[in-house]
Amino acid sequence: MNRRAPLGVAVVGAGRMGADHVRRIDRVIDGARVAAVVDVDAERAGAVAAGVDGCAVHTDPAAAMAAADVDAVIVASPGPAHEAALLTAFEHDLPVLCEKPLTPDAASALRVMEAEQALGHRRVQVGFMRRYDAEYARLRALLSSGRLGRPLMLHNRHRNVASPPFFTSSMLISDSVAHEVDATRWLLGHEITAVTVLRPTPSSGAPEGLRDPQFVVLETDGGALSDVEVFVNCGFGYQVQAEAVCERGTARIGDGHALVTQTAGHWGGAIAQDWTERFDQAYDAELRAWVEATRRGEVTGPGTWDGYAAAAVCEAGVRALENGGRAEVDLVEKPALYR
Ligand SMILES: NC(=O)c1ccc[n+]([C@@H]2O[C@H](COP(=O)([O-])OP(=O)(O)OC[C@H]3O[C@@H](n4cnc5c(N)ncnc54)[C@H](O)[C@@H]3O)[C@@H](O)[C@H]2O)c1
Ligand SMILES: O[C@H]1[C@H](O)[C@@H](O)[C@H](O)[C@@H](O)[C@H]1O
Repeated sequence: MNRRAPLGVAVVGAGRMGADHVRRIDRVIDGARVAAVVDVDAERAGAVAAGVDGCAVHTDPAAAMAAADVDAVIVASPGPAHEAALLTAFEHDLPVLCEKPLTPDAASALRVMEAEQALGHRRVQVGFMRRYDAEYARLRALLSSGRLGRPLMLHNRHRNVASPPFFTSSMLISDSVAHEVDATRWLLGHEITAVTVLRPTPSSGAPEGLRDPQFVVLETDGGALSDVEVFVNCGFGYQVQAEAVCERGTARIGDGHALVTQTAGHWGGAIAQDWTERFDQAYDAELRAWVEATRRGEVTGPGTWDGYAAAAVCEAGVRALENGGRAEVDLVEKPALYR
């Protein structure tokens, strides 16, 4: 890679997230260009690449990654396709920003982690973008400062307007609560040791057979508890909130009080409708940090260990969901590459 030239990025998966990342690299972020768009659906890849100067279109990730002008990869295909894309990127020793989840289960995440260790250096940043959100960053700084004393509990709410048609009951955990799993680990600096899932009677607004909402309790090795209400068919908005309860006070983010209006008998503000709106600033910051680190030859941000730990916690969560109770998390020892 020529460190003076813009980073040539291949974007694998041209759906909602992939198309948004293409736009961001093309129009928002300095220091990178979209060298290729890849999608199994050639028409979709072509439509997303249209208007991006000098951008190749592929249906096979391996062909894109073999191209001379590709220096790095963004993986934005569905979770089950991530392992193959990551292993191909490793064959070319390419840095990767991989959307969450790293992979959908612990065994495949472990295989990815072993393959990265075989390379001998870190290559992967996982797309846990909440770490780049200004409100989450402020909460973490406050907790780390010790001003409020030791965190005892985190209360999280994760609401989506509606789930996509392919969403299953276990995806409320592996696809949605995966964010709170990472946020809990990052905010508290603890590993999660056990997961309990409680299942209220499903909302009549949820698709037939979907266990929505769910209430998840995460136990940590530091003794703090983190609970998550996940409700992916709430119908009214995209809400991500967190409140930390500490020994000497509490701190809360996600109330969306940026603009409050009062008019003709009404008081209130607008509620974001999806993640592209709520986390727009976070995605910009995430991509900018990844491009800058990659150009310096470094990997920063959440990595393969974090992706693996989240996958292992979510796998325990899915076991707890199926059995209607509590499951312990089984983590391998942290390899030296990630310490
Ligand atoms: N960080 C976030 O907040 C956030 C938000 C939404 C989605 N995501 C993640 O981003 C990823 C993509 O989600 P999405 O909502 O954009 O999905 P999507 O269904 O809109 O798009 C996925 C695209 O990948 C393509 N695809 C499928 N298999 C492929 C393969 N093997 N190689 C290349 N392309 C392939 C599909 O044709 C489709 O165009 C998922 O991992 C998801 O969890 C993250
Ligand atoms: O893939 C999406 C994405 O990760 C969103 O940030 C989350 O709110 C949704 O629940 C999930 O399905």
